[in-house]
Amino acid sequence: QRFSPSHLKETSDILSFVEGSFGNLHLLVLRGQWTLFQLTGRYGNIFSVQFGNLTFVVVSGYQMVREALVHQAEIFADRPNIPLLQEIFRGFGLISSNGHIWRQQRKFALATLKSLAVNFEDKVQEESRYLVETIGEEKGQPFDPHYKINGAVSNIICSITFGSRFEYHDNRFQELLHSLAETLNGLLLCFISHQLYNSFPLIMRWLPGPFRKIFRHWEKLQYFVKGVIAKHKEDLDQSEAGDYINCYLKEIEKYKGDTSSYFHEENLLCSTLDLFLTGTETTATAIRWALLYMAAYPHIQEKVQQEINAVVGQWRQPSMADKENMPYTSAVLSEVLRMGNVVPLGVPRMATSDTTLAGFHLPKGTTLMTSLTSIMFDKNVWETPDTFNPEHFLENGQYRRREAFLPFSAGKRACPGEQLARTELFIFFVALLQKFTFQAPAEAELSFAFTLSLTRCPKPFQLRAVPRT
Ligand code: HEM
Repeated sequence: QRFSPSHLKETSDILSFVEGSFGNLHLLVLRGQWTLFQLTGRYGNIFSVQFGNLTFVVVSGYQMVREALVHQAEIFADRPNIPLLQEIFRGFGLISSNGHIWRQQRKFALATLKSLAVNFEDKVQEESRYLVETIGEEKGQPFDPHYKINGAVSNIICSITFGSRFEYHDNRFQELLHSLAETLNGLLLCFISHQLYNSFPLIMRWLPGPFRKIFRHWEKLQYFVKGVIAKHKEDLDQSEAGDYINCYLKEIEKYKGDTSSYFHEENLLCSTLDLFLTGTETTATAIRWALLYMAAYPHIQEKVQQEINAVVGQWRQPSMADKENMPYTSAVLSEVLRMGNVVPLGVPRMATSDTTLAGFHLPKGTTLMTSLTSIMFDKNVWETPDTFNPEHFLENGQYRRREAFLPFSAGKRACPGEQLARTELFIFFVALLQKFTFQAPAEAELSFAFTLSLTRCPKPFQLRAVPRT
């Protein structure tokens, strides 16, 4: 059976999906994602959206997403082939490469992150001391935690990839963070806009093309990382592993002269930038959601602090070993990932061959979006899907694993940074709540309003970090 999306074309839903889109491409992406989620309720767990020549299939619900990503793991292992992204990444790196290049880079990334993982905890603990110190400087007055949190999280990727960190107020660092955020935001736009180019070349030529910005930011990021790589090459000490770039340079040496190897500097540059791109905004956004929820639900924050008092105390540095004795805090963090829904549509995949999903024929090359949103808010799974409720992850006072909880996606391209992200979330969160109580500024009402791109971020907000002693 060939799946036809024609029924959608006639609905007012699709009109609202495209409404306003010609004038502002952002609207299509930002509003579109939410509309897709709403469409699931009406059209079921698999439907396609067609807009001019742009067609993509959206799968929803735990079973259907699992069927695609786990049971048909090989078939949906690729990313869509997007000319605009090709111009940027040139098919290299981790996140948008395919085939042999991707397999080799991913295997190396997983093995290297694992070998460096022994130091993750130390690095996060060290960074959490800087974070606590800089937040303490706010002296309980209202401030926007965005730039300090993003700085701390990005410093972890800096330490892992090139072995050093930045001061939060360093202008070069802030520029780097800005370029990272802009590039990540532009990615989803790229996934969609290249097809719009094919469909509406005349209209597209008239548009200012916000995605063009990402070329500029990408240039800046490349320039920065190239400088770091050059410095590493000068100092490369063959006997010491050290950081990701050093490990990679040694791999290049190892495969020198092997024409089938893709370990070269282009791939090193792109893989490093991919770790920055994927590792900063996602984790930092989750931590910002966590602080916002704590300020909004003081009784939950108080219970977390009671657990911290009982297990870690007020002075000892928290460690990952504490986690198993802290089921309530672990449940709160899982609930933050569920409600925060940081990567709502996953990252697009592409069918590497013809296949069938729920009886529908999907030809080779079909772009697939996996609605992680539909899983996080599935009313058949979660007792109170729309309410922040840590009890979702608790049973008789113990942490309860939930099968239908996939914030890091699943299958061949599932997030390789999960362990690092979980370490950061736990240690930063516990270190902050050990020292501060987060509150809304006087007279201000906290809002869960968000902006959507590849990630789902809370709109800028202010909090007070009131010292606990
Ligand atoms: C709360 C934090 C994070 C969340 C929610 C998250 C979520 C995700 C999701 C949903 C995907 C898409 C997987 C797919 O295609 O099915 C992904 C991919 C990826 N993530 Fe994460 N991530 C987080 C943190 C990190 C960190 C810290 C790193 C870096 C160490 C990282 C590195 C990557 C990479 C490289 C990919 C692309 C993998 C590939 O294409 O093979 N992520 N992540």
